Amino acid sequence: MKTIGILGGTFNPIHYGHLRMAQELADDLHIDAIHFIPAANPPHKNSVTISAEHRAAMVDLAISNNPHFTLDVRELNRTGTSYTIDTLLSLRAELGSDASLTLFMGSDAFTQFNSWHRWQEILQHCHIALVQRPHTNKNQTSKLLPKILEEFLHTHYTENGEDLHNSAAGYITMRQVTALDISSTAIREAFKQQASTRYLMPDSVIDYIKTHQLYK
Ligand SMILES: Nc1ncnc2c1ncn2[C@@H]1O[C@H](COP(=O)(O)OP(=O)(O)OP(=O)(O)O)[C@@H](O)[C@H]1O
Ligand SMILES: O=C(O)c1ccc[n+]([C@@H]2O[C@H](COP(=O)([O-])O)[C@@H](O)[C@H]2O)c1
Repeated sequence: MKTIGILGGTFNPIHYGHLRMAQELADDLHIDAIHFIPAANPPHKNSVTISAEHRAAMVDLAISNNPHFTLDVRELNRTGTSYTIDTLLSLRAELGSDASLTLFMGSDAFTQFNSWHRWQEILQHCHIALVQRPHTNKNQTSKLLPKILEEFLHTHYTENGEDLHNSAAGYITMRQVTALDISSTAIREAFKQQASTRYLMPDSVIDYIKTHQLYK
């Protein structure tokens, strides 16, 4: 079965937390192709001042040396809010119903999952692989979840990565990846303070930000 990983994000900007998480999940779950999908109009972030084109260009630079990583601009080609359900439906229309799709997500994003547009339909089209962001563990994540999500997680949970390989959609798993305490917020702040961001993100992305005078 064809296996595809999806990492959606605002990528404002992309950093090694994103890249390392995608690499480790791909290795762990034996996924060959990872689509990095920048959100043109992220549903839960309404003050993104950097254009989607700049954010996508930075993703492109960051992943250019990895043949398993692809920049997928389908959300830039749509108008309106970039809902994940629409992205999944569009991927399914291309890939058919028997490819295995896995949405990669930080545990922080999952705590609000029940507020996502048509969230209860999402697992019909993909699996979800959750990773802990630093300073949280599985028990803490579960405690942070509203009851409805706790039940949802429990109903669909599997520890076995093979389950995701052998079916097209429907499972949630939680995986360990190297905890890198890097966030786009901290990086934007560092640029504002003219502090170094070296080794938090690829040099090519730092150069792009400087050339285009982003995050001043
Ligand atoms: N350091 C990290 N380790 C693991 N997952 C991460 C990390 N940073 C971001 N993610 C996950 O990547 C996805 C996209 O994240 P996003 O582009 O919003 O980055 P961010 O660093 O969380 O941004 P911001 O600080 O602006 O909120 C989300 O699912 C998020 O949880
Ligand atoms: O579809 C939704 O309602 C929805 C709500 C919040 C976040 N998302 C998606 O989750 C991904 C990570 O979002 P963010 O805001 O943490 O960068 C990104 O692809 C968003 O489009 C999607």
